[in-house]
Amino acid sequence: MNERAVVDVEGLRMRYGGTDVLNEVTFQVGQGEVLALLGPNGAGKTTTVEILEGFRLRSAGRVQVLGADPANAGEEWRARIGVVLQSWRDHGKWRVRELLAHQASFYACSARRPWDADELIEAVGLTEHAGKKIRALSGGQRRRLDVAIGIVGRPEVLFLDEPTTGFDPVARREFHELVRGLGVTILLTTHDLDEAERLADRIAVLDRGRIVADGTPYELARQIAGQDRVRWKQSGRRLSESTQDSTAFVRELFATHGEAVSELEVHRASLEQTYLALVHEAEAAR
Ligand SMILES: Nc1ncnc2c1ncn2[C@@H]1O[C@H](COP(=O)(O)OP(=O)(O)OP(=O)(O)O)[C@@H](O)[C@H]1O
Repeated sequence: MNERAVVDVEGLRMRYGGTDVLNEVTFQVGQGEVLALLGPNGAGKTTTVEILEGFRLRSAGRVQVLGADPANAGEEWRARIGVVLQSWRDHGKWRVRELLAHQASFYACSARRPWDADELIEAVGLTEHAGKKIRALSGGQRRRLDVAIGIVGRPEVLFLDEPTTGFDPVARREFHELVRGLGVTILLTTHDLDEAERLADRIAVLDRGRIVADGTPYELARQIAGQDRVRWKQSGRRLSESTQDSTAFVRELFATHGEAVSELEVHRASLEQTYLALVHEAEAAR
């Protein structure tokens, strides 16, 4: 196991009945890192996150979060992790400020001072709804409240399971800014590849219970051969070339042709292209 990783997963298995839904899953999340876990529906993302949160018991493998096994970690550990659950529907009669102040009171004895309810309400953009009952909030407003509840205790590690589902584009952008400003270790699941690219330092792709890729968006793009396309103009002609290493290609191009080169463009595979190719490769390998 990696001593310095905040989340450390090795050989994780989850079996329901006779079916393995997680198979030898191994990955780490370092201090302050944001890891996005991507994968098709049913790949095992939520199962993985719930095991890390201590909400599900795994079948086999080793799991450590902040140095403890979530399967038997205590209240002190729980106070150091933040979980964004799918909507607090049971609390429909509570008002936004009331619920957040109540949640903050659980952390009163913790070493990390919880967020002040009003400051947090402002940070998640709910100031004008602070006095509203939760059942009167729209889907996107309720999701912001979910996020506020997840971070109220200033967690050291935050689990976000599809956090921006139902957000309008402005709310999504504000949420991304909020999350980037938190500076904590984050494990995020999402189907929004633009969100993954904006927020994540690293991306792990889960396909039918197995990790099929793990790296920065750039590293993942590199795994898909010949994806960079370089276009340029030279002595009045438009030229284009596919290359595995566009940096080396461009260096060579300028060394050879110097000022004859103009209008240079380098197109790298988008995360969406890379993701689709990785999932396609994984399916074909079965
Ligand atoms: N309690 C359960 N009992 C049996 N099978 C389950 C249970 N929970 C999940 N599964 C199965 O485990 C697999 C992984 O589910 P999981 O919810 O982790 O996927 P996911 O990657 O989060 O999917 P999505 O993107 O659709 O949210 C699925 O095939 C699902 O049907």
